[in-house]
Amino acid sequence: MAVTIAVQQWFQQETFFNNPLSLSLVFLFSLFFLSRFLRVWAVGSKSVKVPPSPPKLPLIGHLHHLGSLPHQSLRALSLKYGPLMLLHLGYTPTLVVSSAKMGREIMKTHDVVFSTRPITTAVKEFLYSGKDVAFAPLVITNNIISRVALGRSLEEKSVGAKLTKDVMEHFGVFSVGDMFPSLGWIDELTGLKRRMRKTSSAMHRFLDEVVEEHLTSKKEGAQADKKDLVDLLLESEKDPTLGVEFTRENLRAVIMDMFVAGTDTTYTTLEWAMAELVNHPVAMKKVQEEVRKVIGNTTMVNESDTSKMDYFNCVIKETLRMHPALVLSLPRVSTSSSVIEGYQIPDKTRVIVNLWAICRDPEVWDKPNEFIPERFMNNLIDFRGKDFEFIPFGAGRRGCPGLTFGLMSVEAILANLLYWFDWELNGGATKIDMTEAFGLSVHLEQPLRLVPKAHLF
Ligand code: HEM
Repeated sequence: MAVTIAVQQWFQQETFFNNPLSLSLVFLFSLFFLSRFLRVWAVGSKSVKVPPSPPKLPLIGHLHHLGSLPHQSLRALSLKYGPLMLLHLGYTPTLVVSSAKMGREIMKTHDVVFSTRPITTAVKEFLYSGKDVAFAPLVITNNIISRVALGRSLEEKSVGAKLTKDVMEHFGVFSVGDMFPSLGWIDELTGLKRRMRKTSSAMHRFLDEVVEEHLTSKKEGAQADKKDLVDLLLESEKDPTLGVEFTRENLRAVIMDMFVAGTDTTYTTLEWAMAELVNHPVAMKKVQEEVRKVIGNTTMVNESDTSKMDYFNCVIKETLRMHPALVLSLPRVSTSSSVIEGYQIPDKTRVIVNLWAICRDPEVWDKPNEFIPERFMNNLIDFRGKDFEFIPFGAGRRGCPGLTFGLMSVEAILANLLYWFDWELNGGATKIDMTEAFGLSVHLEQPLRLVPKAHLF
């Protein structure tokens, strides 16, 4: 009884409840506890759904599911767990997207949330932590790439080609530090970081040489109409209208992007096109007849010629569909939480779009694993990022800025190869083995070896 009276007296005192400061504190505390309660309740009541995941192992999560050809393993998993699947690659939550519909959600509807790239170990070592295009904030992509018109070519040097290959290999490697940020030191122990640093310094030395050559030829008064990408980038270094600071590190990293993102993808696409054609002699005959008819005796293939070659363009489309050079999009990372198809996707989730799986989705493509260029005849579906069932160049803000240049290069080289030569398999083989080898771009496991025979016109 004494206690009740004491409590009543305490409540009646003016000092606490009549004091505005005390009331605000009570209000804030109530708000805090209410929000905590609602969060726990929402999770408990399953109103917040997370995308489905396969069972995971302690520590490594789902890493063991990746296998030697991750695009294929991820597709197999998506058939079971759905087109929006959450994997834990080590400690890194990664959303895997495997259908056109979900691709549209990520690359169009929620593009703003998903247009940042994560800074991985390879990006730190090779691209000065993202001073390039591919891993930089978008403002640089827009300003530089459109400014420098990718239609200019870089000077070809065999040392550059070798380094490009090495760099591509490093970008295709899953490093321990990327999966388990607190265990990054293991990459030092395994020698991965040392190898990356070695290739990275060799690449930077090579790029400095290229820049020096350009600066020298500029001093010596090279013709203004002979400007290439590097000249244009050098001009960007001093351009105040660019809107962002563009340093020598940016310049090296952007040239590296061009080598890495531009050369291997183009070469891989050509290799797959030739391999498919040699394995499909009827298609080869048909496309060569068309190319030779359109080019006639002019001997030089130009852009207006290739636009007249309907079947040739179908062959390129079918190659890009079956063998998108980047089978998995470059990784993205969410910058805020969002809800996709009813699933809660938290901030800082990595996202990989399985371009290969989308381009071979049996729901969309008839006989998806067969090379049938005819499927594109009188078919308006296009790869420029509008039709999400066919996105070999990605789509949205982070779609490939080199699409036009890459495509023009593939068209020009392929048309010449088909026009001038007839192609035979090497050493009595009857078919090319189409087994894939994984890397940042997926190529043939056995390098393509064909014998060219000059065509008799
Ligand atoms: C057949 C040739 C090519 C194919 C199939 C291809 C494909 C792709 C794909 C799939 C992406 C990732 C898109 C995404 O993550 O959503 C990409 C990004 C990129 N590509 Fe290409 N590409 C090709 C040629 C080129 C060329 C020739 C260049 C430059 C000269 C280039 C420069 C880039 C750059 C800089 C990015 C990163 C863009 C960004 O993150 O904002 N690509 N490419």
